[in-house]
Amino acid sequence: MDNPRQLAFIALRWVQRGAYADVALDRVLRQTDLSSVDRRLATELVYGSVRRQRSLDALIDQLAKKKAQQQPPELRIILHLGLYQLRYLDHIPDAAAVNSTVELAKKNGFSGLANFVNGLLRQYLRLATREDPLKLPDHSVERLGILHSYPDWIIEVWLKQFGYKETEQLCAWFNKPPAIDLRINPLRASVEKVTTALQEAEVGVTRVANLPQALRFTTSTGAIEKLPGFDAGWWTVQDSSAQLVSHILDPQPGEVVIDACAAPGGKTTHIAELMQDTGTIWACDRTVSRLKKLQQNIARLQLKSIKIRTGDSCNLPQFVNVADRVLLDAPCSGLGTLHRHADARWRQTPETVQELTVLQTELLTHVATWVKPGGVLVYATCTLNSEENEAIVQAFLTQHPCWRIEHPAANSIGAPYATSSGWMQVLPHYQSMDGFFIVRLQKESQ
Ligand SMILES: C[S@@+](CC[C@H](N)C(=O)[O-])C[C@H]1O[C@@H](n2cnc3c(N)ncnc32)[C@H](O)[C@@H]1O
Repeated sequence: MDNPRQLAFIALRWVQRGAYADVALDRVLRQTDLSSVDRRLATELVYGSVRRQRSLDALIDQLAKKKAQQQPPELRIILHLGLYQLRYLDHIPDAAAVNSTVELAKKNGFSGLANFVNGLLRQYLRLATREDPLKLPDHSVERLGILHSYPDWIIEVWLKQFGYKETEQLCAWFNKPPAIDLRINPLRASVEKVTTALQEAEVGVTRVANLPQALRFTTSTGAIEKLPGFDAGWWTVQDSSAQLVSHILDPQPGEVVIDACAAPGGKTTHIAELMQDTGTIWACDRTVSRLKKLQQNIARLQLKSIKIRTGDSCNLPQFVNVADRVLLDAPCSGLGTLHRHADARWRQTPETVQELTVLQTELLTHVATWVKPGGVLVYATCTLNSEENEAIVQAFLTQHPCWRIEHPAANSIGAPYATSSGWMQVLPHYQSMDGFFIVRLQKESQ
């Protein structure tokens, strides 16, 4: 394990065998003492090659006699790594990208194909002096899918909802590195105190418009857990749009609130902070490993009002008519957070979405029974897919006439994201936050 490209190659081999990209990368980085610059390069190469897989394969299809799918799988990874550097990394000189890729081929059993690798990469460079070597079809779905590296079905979902121009903007936005936001815990610190402590550690932050507890990093951070205030529970890493959700729920001190899909607790702990750690918050989830993370977060933030319930939120009848407010932050396809998970676009399929819509409907139908008359339910997802958002809510309202959508009030925190139907949608290419769908529903008082 001697250089970042070799490490990236090993991690990508794990990914090819089914590992999650972040898990594979973590596994190889843990066994090395690379400099931070080389770690960053290995990370960029792994996430970039995974994310840009479709564009890179299209280039191989066009430049080689054999299609990408027919290349030996490990050679395909090596070609991805070389082409990725040439096409997407400005800070690597072309000669270094070509030579290091040829070396990688020799080192990993492809000495006999070193000339092929060299020739393909040099052909790419030759063509690039005249035009983009990536040739695109006319059909808009495939065109966007190949150019920006997404599966056709995601492009189709977005074209239907947003049209061509905005779909292209979304595609480009999710190929950029994600911002990292903090949520300040007002029970332990203030925004000013955290800002000062971070600045003293030479880490830059800026306020996020309209979100009272949010800060966004403006410089690199190093290991987040080592930053001032982490151990003391002054703040939590949470994207701004996820912070929006608990504000829209608007929990009040002393209430009973149930978070139906709570783990790892980003929103549960926010709810507890907004309630000044009074009342009761039931944090339900069926995934034990994720609930362990919730427990760690509760301990670090020193919160006392959260009670954990492990189980299936489609079937917890003990909560019927118990809650002033319920949050359903539903499991979803995550099409609003594709920039955070390099492989997510390849893991979700129309079939997984179909399964999710069944689960989302079951969850919404059951957790709605937990709300007292006159109470509030917030349904949220971090996806940009109307089948998992608007369609779920519309079907629920049709079948449950005692529920209605509460439109966000003018000047309220949700107002900038409101649509004419009353639900809120955070669009990353406009608002520079993760994509989210949020709707606040109210149950009739009896
Ligand atoms: C979007 S994540 C929740 C994120 C969390 N609200 C936060 O802010 O940190 C969805 C969660 O739903 C949980 N889940 C999925 N199906 C469930 C079910 N039937 N009952 C309870 N939890 C479920 C998953 O384990 C996952 O933790």
